[in-house]
Amino acid sequence: MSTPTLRVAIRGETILNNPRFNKGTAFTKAERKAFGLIGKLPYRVNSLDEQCQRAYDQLQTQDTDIGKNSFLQSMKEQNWVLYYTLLTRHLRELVPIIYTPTEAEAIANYSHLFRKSEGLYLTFPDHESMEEEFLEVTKGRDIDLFVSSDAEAILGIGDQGVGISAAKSVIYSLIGGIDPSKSLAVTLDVGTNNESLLKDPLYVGWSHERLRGKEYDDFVDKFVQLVRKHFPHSLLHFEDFGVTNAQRLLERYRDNHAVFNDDIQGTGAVTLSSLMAAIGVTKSKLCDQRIIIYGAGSAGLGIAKQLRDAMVTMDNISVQEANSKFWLIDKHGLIKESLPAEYVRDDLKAFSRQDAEWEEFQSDGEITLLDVVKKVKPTTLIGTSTHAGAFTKEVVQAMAAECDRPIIFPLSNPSKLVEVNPKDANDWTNGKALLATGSPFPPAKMPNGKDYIIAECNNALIYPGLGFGAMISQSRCVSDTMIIAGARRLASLSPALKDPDDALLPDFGDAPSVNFEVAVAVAEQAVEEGSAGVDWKKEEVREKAKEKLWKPVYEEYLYDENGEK
Ligand SMILES: NC(=O)c1ccc[n+]([C@@H]2O[C@H](COP(=O)([O-])OP(=O)(O)OC[C@H]3O[C@@H](n4cnc5c(N)ncnc54)[C@H](O)[C@@H]3O)[C@@H](O)[C@H]2O)c1
Ligand SMILES: O=C(O)C[C@H](O)C(=O)O
Ligand SMILES: [Mn+2]
Repeated sequence: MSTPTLRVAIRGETILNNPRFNKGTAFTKAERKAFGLIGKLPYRVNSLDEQCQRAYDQLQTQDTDIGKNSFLQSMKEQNWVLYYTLLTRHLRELVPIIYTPTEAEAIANYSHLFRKSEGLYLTFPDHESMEEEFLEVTKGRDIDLFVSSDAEAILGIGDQGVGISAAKSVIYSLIGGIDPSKSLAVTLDVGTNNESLLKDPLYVGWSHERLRGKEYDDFVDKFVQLVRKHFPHSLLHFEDFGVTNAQRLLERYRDNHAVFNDDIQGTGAVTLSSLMAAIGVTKSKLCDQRIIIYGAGSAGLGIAKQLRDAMVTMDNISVQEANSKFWLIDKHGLIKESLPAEYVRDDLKAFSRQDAEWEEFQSDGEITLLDVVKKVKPTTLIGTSTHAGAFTKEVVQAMAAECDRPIIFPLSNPSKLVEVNPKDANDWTNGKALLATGSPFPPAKMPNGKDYIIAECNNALIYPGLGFGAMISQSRCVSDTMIIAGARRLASLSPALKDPDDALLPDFGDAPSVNFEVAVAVAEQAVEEGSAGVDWKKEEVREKAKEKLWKPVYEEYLYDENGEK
């Protein structure tokens, strides 16, 4: 295949300092001449393979994961093709370094590890000039994807002021095939309530208590309206917003723009896929499940709604009946009618249990996870609480006593916050539990000595595909039916369908091809239901999607002052 060519308008130091165009020692002799680089590079021209080898060797000299994370961050600032090629070639090894769980440590230390800014920072004290800042950074760019966060609920580590959107953007390109020059990470800095950040003289964000109420809403709205005005066909991704804002913002904008909340919808979708795979093993229906969700925040409620909606569409039961299959537990115990109003957000009410069912507990205060497990005899237990170790041996064994193959998904991230280590859940149930976790864990040993691979039920196994599918079909919205189509496609790729002792989800090493399948399903659904902005037939979607995939390759550059910059 011949090398694709690109006309580029920047030269000399400027091209060497631009990670989108920089090739370092891989600039050819002809390019060095045309772009004024002969004296700016050592003599030898390297291939991408040689550069990858050198970079990988350098990476191995770092002893800690956080050291490797910082090294890779610097590489991203230097050369995107090399960075994404290295990550692609060592995907299973390096995703946990640039993403969950190591990213949690990098974000918690953001101000101390900080070297170079990336993306767009919109900060409240500068809100009056927001449009200027926005246009300055997006000028001349064709942006398909905005990945935004106000960093109030980063993974399970809480309020971090500034953070996650860059890591989530990288995953879109690495796994979803989205051209990194067409996406933008946006930090919405509305202050922080994290005391240690507020006291830290090196904190790089706005050292101020977090905005709430109208000021917050107006600030976010100003940003969303800029996206809508200047990039009406883009996808707007929300990540790690606090529980009081996440659902509200999604509802507010989803009818008018393609917006997507990863913690609510991405997590709901990947959990639906995992559960579909698990019930394939237990040979039961979704609506036969009794599901406890421990931690009723953005992810917990997103999962409840996604599973509920899937029961309604796939098993043909009423919404009310589907709601009755869930027991949600939050900080103050089981969500039930008589719980004080301040503990039950409006959006949880549909899942609130009737007091009459729990009369025997009325006088004893809050109803604990163990109480609910003993009484309800759940088939499925999902953790999105950030409460490490909450699924104790007693809880897991009480569940296993009443259920042949307990489905247990401790999804809290990063690894140290997992509700139960999957190895323990496996041991305590004699290998009967069907397991999936949010962060990567090593395989557990089955009683027969075989490895049981722990599926990684992380939204990164689906959100890049959901996003890519919505983007290439230029969807006006990300509908529930598009998300269900993606989740069903992912479930259909479960290794457990062929071998019930195998993992519930495909291996993360296959995440790019898996997400491609998800994208095709999502775009096909968009075409079918008429929300696509492209004029494609359903049969054409796969080919078109393939053409749009971005891959890290060096193009041959021709100097042209009217070219790209
Ligand atoms: N695996 C994934 O793909 C995935 C996706 C999203 C979130 N998560 C993880 O789920 C966790 C929650 O994320 P979120 O975005 O929903 O946060 P959130 O703050 O919206 O929700 C957390 C909820 O847990 C509740 N909670 C806290 N302590 C509890 C306790 N001891 N018992 C019961 N409930 C308790 C909180 O009151 C809150 O409602 C995080 O650890 C996050 O990393 C995982
Ligand atoms: O970031 C992740 O690893 C998944 C998820 O979005 C989370 O908030 O935990
Ligand atoms: Mn998240």
